[in-house]
Amino acid sequence: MDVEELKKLVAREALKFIEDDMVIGLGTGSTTAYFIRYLGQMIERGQLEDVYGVPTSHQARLLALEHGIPVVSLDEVDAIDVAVDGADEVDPSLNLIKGRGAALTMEKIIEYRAGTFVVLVDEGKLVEYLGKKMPVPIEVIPAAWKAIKEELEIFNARAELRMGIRKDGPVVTENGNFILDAWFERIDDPLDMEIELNTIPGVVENGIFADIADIVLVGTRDGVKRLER
Ligand SMILES: O=C(CO)[C@H](O)[C@H](O)COP(=O)(O)O
Repeated sequence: MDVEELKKLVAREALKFIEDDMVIGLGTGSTTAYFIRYLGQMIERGQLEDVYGVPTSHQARLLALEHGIPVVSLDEVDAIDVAVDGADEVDPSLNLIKGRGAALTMEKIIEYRAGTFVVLVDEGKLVEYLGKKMPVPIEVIPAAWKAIKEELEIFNARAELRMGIRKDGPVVTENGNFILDAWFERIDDPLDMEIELNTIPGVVENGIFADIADIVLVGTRDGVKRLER
């Protein structure tokens, strides 16, 4: 089974968490894209009713509309029942690094508030400690990017301004900000680091999601493994 098949496997498994009358946080990325597609198919077949999606990005919103999922914004709902999203790294305590898609701020806003946050990954994303393979994306106010990049050296992190592909210059987030990708040696205390990074003036949000995931569905060659906090 290749990685795409593993993504489809966990995306199908995540449907088991969805029931009629639910408000669902719709994550960003290629794995969640499969989930959104399958969710739309269930609605089309009449297997789910009165389900609404709260998108975490333009990508999620466009996909939801394409697949017939009614979309609402966060300020139109009283609660989010379940949120489903991918991740870039997952440690043994189910702390995450997210934000390869530069949508980390809205993802965290929505997923923090979800009754149940379900994370979809393939087994290659399980790591012994955060920072092992991936940088921590940090959304910053554009005027502050260089000062913050220098301040990150205090945390022994080497940061790069994320540049656009098929766009000249830096990536600009949906909130009009820049992304610094910060490479750490290793992150031993994710919750502490998440809080610390957000105290730097000019940081809008960072991609460490400590103590937020409730369930991680891991796609493996032997099927879906379910991890719970
Ligand atoms: O955090 C994200 C976007 O901001 C994604 O959920 C994360 O990067 C995983 O993406 P994919 O499922 O494509 O591997």
